Amino acid sequence: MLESTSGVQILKKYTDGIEAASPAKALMTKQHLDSIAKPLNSLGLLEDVLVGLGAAGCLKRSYKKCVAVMCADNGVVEEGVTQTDSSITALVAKNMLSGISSVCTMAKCNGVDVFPIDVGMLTEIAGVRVRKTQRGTGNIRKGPAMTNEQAVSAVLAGIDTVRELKDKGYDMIAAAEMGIGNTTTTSAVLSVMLDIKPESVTGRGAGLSDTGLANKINVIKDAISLNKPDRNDVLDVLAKVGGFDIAGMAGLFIGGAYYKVPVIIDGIISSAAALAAVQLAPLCRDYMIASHVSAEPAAQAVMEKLELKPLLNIGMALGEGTGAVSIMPIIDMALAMYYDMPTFAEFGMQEYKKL
Ligand SMILES: O=C(O)c1ccc[n+]([C@@H]2O[C@H](COP(=O)([O-])O)[C@@H](O)[C@H]2O)c1
Ligand SMILES: Cc1cc2nc[nH]c2cc1C
Repeated sequence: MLESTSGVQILKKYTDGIEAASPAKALMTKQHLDSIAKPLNSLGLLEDVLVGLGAAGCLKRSYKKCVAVMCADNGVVEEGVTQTDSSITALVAKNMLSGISSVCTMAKCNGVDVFPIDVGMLTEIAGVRVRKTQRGTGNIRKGPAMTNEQAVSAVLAGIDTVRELKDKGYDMIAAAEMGIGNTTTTSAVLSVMLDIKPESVTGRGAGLSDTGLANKINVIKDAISLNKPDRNDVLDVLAKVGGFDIAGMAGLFIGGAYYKVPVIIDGIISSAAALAAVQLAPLCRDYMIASHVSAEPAAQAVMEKLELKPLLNIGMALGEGTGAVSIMPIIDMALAMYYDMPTFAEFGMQEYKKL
């Protein structure tokens, strides 16, 4: 008798199917960088990005780029942890369709497309792709955000989003989110995964007063002591104190690695999702590009744990993919140098002596 395939089994197919980056291809990319007529190592972290793309087998002259925005609502909003309410999630998702949200105005400057995806919004917006099992999560101060099956389902939704976008010709994706309340769930997830106390990983999100911040920290402490997430089981952490937005983005990173599409990490919520993805599938780190250090307090610690060096540190903390979009033109310029510049050999000159 055929047994139905569980979500976990399907997820395993993807996590097991990721190809490791190639050290030989990394070396070839670095050798080309060293052969072009510029000072050695002079592109700094951009050389790491190019070498990483080369190692992953994803390096090309230009990319068709987009932002996948995982939109979801978070039940913890009822604890007064944000300045606004869940209606803003729907409003911004709607503004993404008409091209007037923050990330859309930035993306337009660079010819980048933006796709909002409803992985758990309270309200459906006509025109926004729906991929959810539930409207909004539970309030993590009162119980789990979702079931384990729902967490897996949101991760799978993210993976399949990459397949859809790849079918449309996109070959570089920013992993982004929109979800009022998600800096609370993110801080809870990071407190558990990094084993750092809530007060050290919690910030003001979309703008909280000192009193608001103190309440947010208490809510996170309560949520962790009530739900008791197991830090060695990332799906347990996501289900108990996470959100559909974080789980959906974790799927984007795994899908990117599986389908060989580089995925750019955005702000703190996206970074937490990247960390969750790496715990589920360590090799997916090879397909990630870190854009910036969010102004939220845990940002640097997550990057250190991921062993990634973000290109920008300019105090951004907006989300929606704005930080990820900010590095796209910088990557384009580095690619132009890599592919268009003459080599020393083309001038009839010797390469570096490696003194
Ligand atoms: O990406 C970040 O680093 C970031 C930092 C602070 C806030 N945000 C955005 O603000 C929203 C969450 O803020 P909050 O205060 O409602 O938890 C959510 O929609 C995020 O996109 C994003
Ligand atoms: C207005 C607004 C826009 C956002 N974009 C991402 N998070 C956001 C939070 C708020 C409050």
